[in-house]
Amino acid sequence: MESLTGHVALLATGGTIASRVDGAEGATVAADGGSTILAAAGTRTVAVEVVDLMQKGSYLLTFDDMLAVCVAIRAALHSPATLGVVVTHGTDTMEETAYLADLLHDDPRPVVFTGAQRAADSPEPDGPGNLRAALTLAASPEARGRGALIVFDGEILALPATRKTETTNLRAFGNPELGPAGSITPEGEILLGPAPLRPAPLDTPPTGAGVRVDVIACYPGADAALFVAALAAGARGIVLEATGLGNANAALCDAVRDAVRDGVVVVTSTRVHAGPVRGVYGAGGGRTLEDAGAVPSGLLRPPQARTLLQALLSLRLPPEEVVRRVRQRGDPDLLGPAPPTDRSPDSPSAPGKADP
Ligand SMILES: NC(=O)C[C@H](N)C(=O)O
Repeated sequence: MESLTGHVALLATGGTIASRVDGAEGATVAADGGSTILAAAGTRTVAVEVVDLMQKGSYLLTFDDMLAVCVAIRAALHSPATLGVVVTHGTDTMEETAYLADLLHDDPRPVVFTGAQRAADSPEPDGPGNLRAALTLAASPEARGRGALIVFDGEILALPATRKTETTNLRAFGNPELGPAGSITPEGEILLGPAPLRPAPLDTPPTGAGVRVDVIACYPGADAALFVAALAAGARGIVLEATGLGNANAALCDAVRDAVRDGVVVVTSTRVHAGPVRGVYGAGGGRTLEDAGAVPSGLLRPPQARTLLQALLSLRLPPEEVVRRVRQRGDPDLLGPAPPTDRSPDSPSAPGKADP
C-alpha cells in the first residue's frame, strides 16, 4: 500500500504512559508531557506534532474532559497535512473516551488511542512500544475509514464493545464478542480484517451540558434505594449493570417504570463479560425491564452504554429518539464487519451512511 506524506498529531492526556512515582507521596501520578512520551518511543518513521491537552489519570476525567479530547481531535484534523491522530490516554477509561471519539468521528483519517500498563519509570515500560505502533497505524492508509481505534500490545481494536479486560496484563483490552480488528507487529506490519459498518456520526454535544447519567448495579437482594437516589440527584439517564442476560428484580422494575414515565431513559446492560443483552425473563428479569420501558444495550457494557447515553441526552434529543439510537448502536448485527457486497456510497450499508 502507498505511504502518505504529512504528520501525525499526538494528543497527550496523561495516564500510566505518562506516569512516574512521585517522590513525596510514593504514589504513581501522571507527570510527563507529550514530548517526553514521544522521546521515550525512540526512532520513528513519521513526523509528529505534539499537543499537551491534560495530564491526568483517566480515572479523574469528566465527560467534559472527554469532549475536550474529541474537540482537539477535530482541530488536529482541520489541517490537511494531518495524516491521523494519536491520543495517549490512561487505560482505566480509555474505552469511554475512545468510544465517544468514535461516535463523533466524521473523517476517514484514523484516530488511534493507546497507553500503557506499566509506568514510564518502570524497568520495562510498555508505553514506548504501544506508542510506536499507534503512530505507525495513525499514519497508515490501511487504517482509514475505520473511525477511532485502540492499539495495545500489538492488537488493534475497533471501539464498540471493546473494554479493559485486564488490570495488569500488558494486553489490557479485549473485545470479548467481536474480537480484535487486526494486529500490528513491532516492525510496523499491519494486518486488518474487513472494515465494520460505521453509522453516521453523532453531532458533538456541547460542553457544560451537565446531564447526569448514573450506573446502578443489580445484585441479589438489591432494592431500588440507589436508583431512587440517582433520580433525586438529578439523573436524566440510568444504566443498569444488570445480571446475566440483563435481569434485575421486581422492586427495580417498578422504579424503572416510574422513572421512564417521568422521561428518564433507562438502559439495561450487564455485568457479564460477553454476549448480548436480551429481554427474555419475566418476574423482574429483562423482559419485565423492557416492559417497564428500559432499553437493552445489546453488546455495550455499562461504561460505553453510559457514554452513549450521556452524549445523546446532552444533545437534547427526545427520549424516544435516544432509545432508538441506543438500540441501534448496541445491535450485534450492526457491529460486525460490513458484508463484502454493494458498498457504493448510496448503499445504506456503506460506511458512514447508516442511519444515526
Ligand atoms: N494503565 C493506566 O493508564 C491506568 C491509569 N490508572 C489511568 O487510567 O490513568
